[in-house]
Amino acid sequence: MDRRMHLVGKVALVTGGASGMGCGFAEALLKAAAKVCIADINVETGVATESDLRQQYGHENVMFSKCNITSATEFEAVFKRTKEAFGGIDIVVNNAGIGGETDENWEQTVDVNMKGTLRGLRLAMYYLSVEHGGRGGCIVNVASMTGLNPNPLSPVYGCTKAGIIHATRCYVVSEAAKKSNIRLNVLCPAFVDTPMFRRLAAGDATQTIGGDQTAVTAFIERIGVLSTEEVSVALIDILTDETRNGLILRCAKKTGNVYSTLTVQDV
Ligand SMILES: NC(=O)c1ccc[n+]([C@@H]2O[C@H](COP(=O)([O-])OP(=O)(O)OC[C@H]3O[C@@H](n4cnc5c(N)ncnc54)[C@H](O)[C@@H]3O)[C@@H](O)[C@H]2O)c1
Ligand SMILES: CC/C=C\C[C@H](O)/C=C/C=C\C=C\C=C\[C@@H](O)[C@@H](O)C/C=C\CCC(=O)O
Repeated sequence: MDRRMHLVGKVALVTGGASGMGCGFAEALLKAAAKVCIADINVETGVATESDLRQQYGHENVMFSKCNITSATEFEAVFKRTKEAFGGIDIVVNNAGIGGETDENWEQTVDVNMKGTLRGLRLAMYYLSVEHGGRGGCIVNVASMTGLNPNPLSPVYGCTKAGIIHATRCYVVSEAAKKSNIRLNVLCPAFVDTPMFRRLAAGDATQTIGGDQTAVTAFIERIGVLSTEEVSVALIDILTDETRNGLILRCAKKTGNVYSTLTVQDV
């Protein structure tokens, strides 16, 4: 039996889609002939990305919607707008996230990465569920390798990413997911060459505890840096292979892509 989910005509909502990995995901989905709503807090970059992608993949296949994922009103409005514009939603990529470990910004890291992603997960479960007019589909939450491995330089960030992994784990075994045939998986990349990564590599001390740039540089050299295209290939594999459900996909330059299960044992 063919277990490939054809992306042609499928509708995807990608948060943080204006730049970095989210923009790469949007482009990979459009190349596979899906329709994409990019939702992002950054209007200037969002509008520019929308215009660029429309030129390449057709005006009718791409839309940008301004959205701060920490706002319940704005986030729900994006789901409504995407459904109205494209006739439904099949794929949600909860990708928007930030780094920040200082006294001034650590709580914002929790608000965006943890509360924002949970909000996106709850909305995705609602809009994909058959009982609320959805048609099932696939949710991919973007966590990080630091959500799995201890990382002394960014404990707040790592903790939010561990939270995203666990939230996904809980929804995977939910009746709601089973009833509506909703697949959920988590992507855990190591370093990826994006604006966020470049700020870190250039010495942005607000993203680490103590701002120890020598340690950051050593980590980067040890782990290597993926391109956004490489991570997008991993996303498309999760989306198109319908056997992929309840999985963590770890992606790193030196070790490649490795799948493991989200749930360890039935009790
Ligand atoms: N770059 C890496 O090395 C790396 C590695 C592992 C995981 N990640 C994760 O991947 C995701 C994407 O990161 P990136 O490196 O592409 O970052 P990025 O900063 O390059 O892009 C993130 C996008 O999210 C948007 N955004 C930020 N806060 C938002 C909010 N409150 N609401 C809506 N949009 C918001 C930004 O405007 C930006 O367009 C993040 O969740 C990040 O934690 C990144
Ligand atoms: C590009 C990420 C920007 C900021 C993330 C965070 O605030 C800062 C992290 C600083 C150093 C991380 C070192 C991690 C080393 C290892 O634990 C490794 O397993 C993690 C791999 C990638 C981390 C990148 C990420 O998750 O965003």
